[in-house]
Amino acid sequence: MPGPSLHTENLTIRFGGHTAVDNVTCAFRPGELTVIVGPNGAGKTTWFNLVSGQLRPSEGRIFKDGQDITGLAPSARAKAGIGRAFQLTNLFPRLSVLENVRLAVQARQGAGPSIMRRAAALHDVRAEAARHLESARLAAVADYPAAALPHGDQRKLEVAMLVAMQPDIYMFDEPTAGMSVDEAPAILDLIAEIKKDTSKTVLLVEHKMDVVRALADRIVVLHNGELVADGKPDEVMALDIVREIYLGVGADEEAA
Ligand SMILES: Nc1ncnc2c1ncn2[C@@H]1O[C@H](COP(=O)(O)OP(=O)(O)OP(=O)(O)O)[C@@H](O)[C@H]1O
Repeated sequence: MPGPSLHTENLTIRFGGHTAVDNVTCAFRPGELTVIVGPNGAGKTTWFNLVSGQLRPSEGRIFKDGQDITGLAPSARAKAGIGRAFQLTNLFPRLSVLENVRLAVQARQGAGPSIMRRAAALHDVRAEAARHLESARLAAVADYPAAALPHGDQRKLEVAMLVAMQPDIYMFDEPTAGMSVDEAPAILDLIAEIKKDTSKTVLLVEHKMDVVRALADRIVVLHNGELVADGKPDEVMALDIVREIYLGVGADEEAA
């Protein structure tokens, strides 16, 4: 089994007297899609913010491929291969859909002025961007401004841009939130496609049980900032604590 691509060690953050993430030690491997679940306010998004660098921990450390990245800024973590989808804040609304993905490809390549001057390289970048749009089923709207797309397509575009960055670790926080039932499957298909690449580690915060069941290799449960369960979906879902705190089903209730 490969070593962890990401792990957190005693990760803790306090806001005033409130401990939002409490001593979370957890490791994630390539080829594994982990869904992080827990009730509202459990600390899921805060844990994500600690990993992607939007927040600094009060205590504890974060490692990417064994390297301590706790002190790195979000941009340096992105360069180190941690890719997080940010609910549309990464889109350039006035640029075309293709241009958005092209910029993501160039950002990955660290494109400087020299590459901009080389027509052949530019052609390759465009061809790669077009391939990403094809996979995301956005080829038909390649020339539209990003702002003109319906919400579901904008979310797909964001995932296509993330894929273009080729991170080692993908982080999705409720990727289908605010989407219609018609729009959600396309995003889930894209995530399932990412998951097929066994060199990638995928982390997903999700409330919807159908999404959890469809995608999870493993489930981690946070409650009051603490990691209270971690294991295979069937095992974790069967735990009383998970049924009580997550599904709202008490053991007594079920027996009655
Ligand atoms: N910047 C902040 N300042 C103060 N408290 C915060 C801050 N960020 C988060 N919290 C608190 O930390 C706790 C965890 O919040 P978080 O958003 O991580 O939970 P969550 O599990 O993602 O919940 P949800 O499912 O509702 O998104 C909450 O009590 C929240 O109010």
